[in-house]
Amino acid sequence: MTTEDTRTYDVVVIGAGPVGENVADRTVAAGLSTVIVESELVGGECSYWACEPSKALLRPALLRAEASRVPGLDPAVAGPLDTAAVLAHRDRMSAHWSDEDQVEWLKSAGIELLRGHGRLAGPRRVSVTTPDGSTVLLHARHAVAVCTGSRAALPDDLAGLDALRPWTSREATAAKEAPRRLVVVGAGVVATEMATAWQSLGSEVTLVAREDALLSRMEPFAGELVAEQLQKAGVDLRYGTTIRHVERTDGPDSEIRILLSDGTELSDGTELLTDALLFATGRAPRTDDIGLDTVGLASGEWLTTDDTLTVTAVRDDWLYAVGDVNRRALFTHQGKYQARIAGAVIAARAQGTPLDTGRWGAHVAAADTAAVPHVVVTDPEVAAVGLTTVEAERTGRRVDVVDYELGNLAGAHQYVPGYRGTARVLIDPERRVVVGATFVGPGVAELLHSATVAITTEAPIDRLWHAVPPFPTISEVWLRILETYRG
Ligand SMILES: Cc1cc2nc3c(=O)[nH]c(=O)nc-3n(C[C@H](O)[C@H](O)[C@H](O)COP(=O)(O)OP(=O)(O)OC[C@H]3O[C@@H](n4cnc5c(N)ncnc54)[C@H](O)[C@@H]3O)c2cc1C
Ligand SMILES: NC(=O)c1ccc[n+]([C@@H]2O[C@H](COP(=O)([O-])OP(=O)(O)OC[C@H]3O[C@@H](n4cnc5c(N)ncnc54)[C@H](O)[C@@H]3O)[C@@H](O)[C@H]2O)c1
Repeated sequence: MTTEDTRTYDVVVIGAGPVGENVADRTVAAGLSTVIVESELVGGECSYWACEPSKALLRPALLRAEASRVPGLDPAVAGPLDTAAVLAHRDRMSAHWSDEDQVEWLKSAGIELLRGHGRLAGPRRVSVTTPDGSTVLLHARHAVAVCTGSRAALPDDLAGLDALRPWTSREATAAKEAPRRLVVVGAGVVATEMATAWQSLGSEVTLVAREDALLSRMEPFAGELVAEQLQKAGVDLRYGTTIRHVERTDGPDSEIRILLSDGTELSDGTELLTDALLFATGRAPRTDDIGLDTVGLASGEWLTTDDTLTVTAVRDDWLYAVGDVNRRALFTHQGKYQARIAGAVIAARAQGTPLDTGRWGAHVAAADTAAVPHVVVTDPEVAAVGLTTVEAERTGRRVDVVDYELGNLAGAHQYVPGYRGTARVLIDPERRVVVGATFVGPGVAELLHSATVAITTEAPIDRLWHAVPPFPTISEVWLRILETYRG
């Protein structure tokens, strides 16, 4: 039975991933009635098929790799991981794919939840198809925030992929057992993290990269160190290669047959056989069926916003796009930061107060362009924020580059003997402030926030000289970098 029901709120949020939840939390805190629409699980990709399960799979892998280098501890971790126990831990960390707790949190925060698929239906209107097939029409007095996230993007030039049912990041994070053989396509974050996880869980992993390096958007030494460790762990790395053809063989022992191409016309290609095939080939926006045409936008596109997270192509400042869907920085923490800013913008406009859009103002997501921290959870970890040398060259920015080998630090020796890792800090020579930092090495993830604080506060190098890192920790890298720079 179809019924039509119209409800009015101050704010309508489409998508209850980490970002939508935070937009709603901020607008409710500002006294605006808010409804959030969710078609799958409250908590979004991050809680069930991305950050949480992937890090639960990776923690034992990294800890074992580190422990195997610590004298006295190494014999205790000599054997393989208990795969079943790791997968059970992953299940718990993904809340067994139940959103009960997050629904409770929404209630406690005063956010109304409407389950169903939301679509824009003209300015300030959202039509929701609920699970029982009925339609609810939502009217927003002040704002609609699109927080529908992203999904895995598969290559569009490979025939027969649908029938093959390849893994995407969803299957790679939620699989119930380790395949005997796994081929991973891609050389970015998902590819390197999932190759690390599944190799340590017992799969024989082959990684197929069309580039000549891993993690090629980061400083080159990041991909080099990660590649070295992946190879030591037994991963077969194939560079400069793409898939030319893929098919599932017949019979009870059906497997996936892949023909690789090394890019040269004359090559016959190389054949690979595998049990599972993961495409870790980037993301696409979830905007193909959200009614964008009803507000004059093209379906299936990323939504472009200004720094206030307002969609630029729509008039009257009522439509916002926050999180993955705006392509500004596809990370949970950065999307949640945008959500806090968008919430403040929506509240200010609703109250008729002026926006503070100056540099680092309260109503601009300034960090999206100056300081996006990110950590790749591989062995070794890669942690980066701000500019890289590649970006500085591309954008013509003059920077001083200071490198330091982390293995020279007493703190690194204490961490694991034979520690290998590199730090690179980029300094603006005129303003004498840090504008970028990359750390690669075991345990560097927790070091990253110091660099983020240095960049966003624009702390002068001469003041950082007075920020004394404790001995013997890896954070003494800051002292060494400053000593090197000051000569
Ligand atoms: C394998 C993997 C690992 C990752 N690990 C990390 C990590 O360690 N750290 C990190 O910071 N980031 C990580 N990310 C990125 C992170 O998952 C995303 O940046 C984050 O989930 C984006 O949040 P979001 O709320 O914008 O979108 P999503 O999390 O995608 O949430 C969007 C929500 O909207 C809902 N929705 C979509 N369309 C509609 C509709 N029409 N109507 C109603 N509801 C709808 C969806 O069901 C979903 O619940 C990882 C990503 C992947 C793929
Ligand atoms: N630890 C974290 O914070 C974390 C972890 C995983 C994912 N993420 C987020 O998810 C995003 C997506 O990750 P990703 O690894 O899927 O994307 P990515 O953009 O990092 O890497 C995509 C890779 O796929 C390759 N590729 C693309 N199309 C291809 C094709 N047709 N054939 C062969 N190779 C192809 C690219 O060359 C690249 O190597 C990341 O950018 C990041 O924002 C974050």
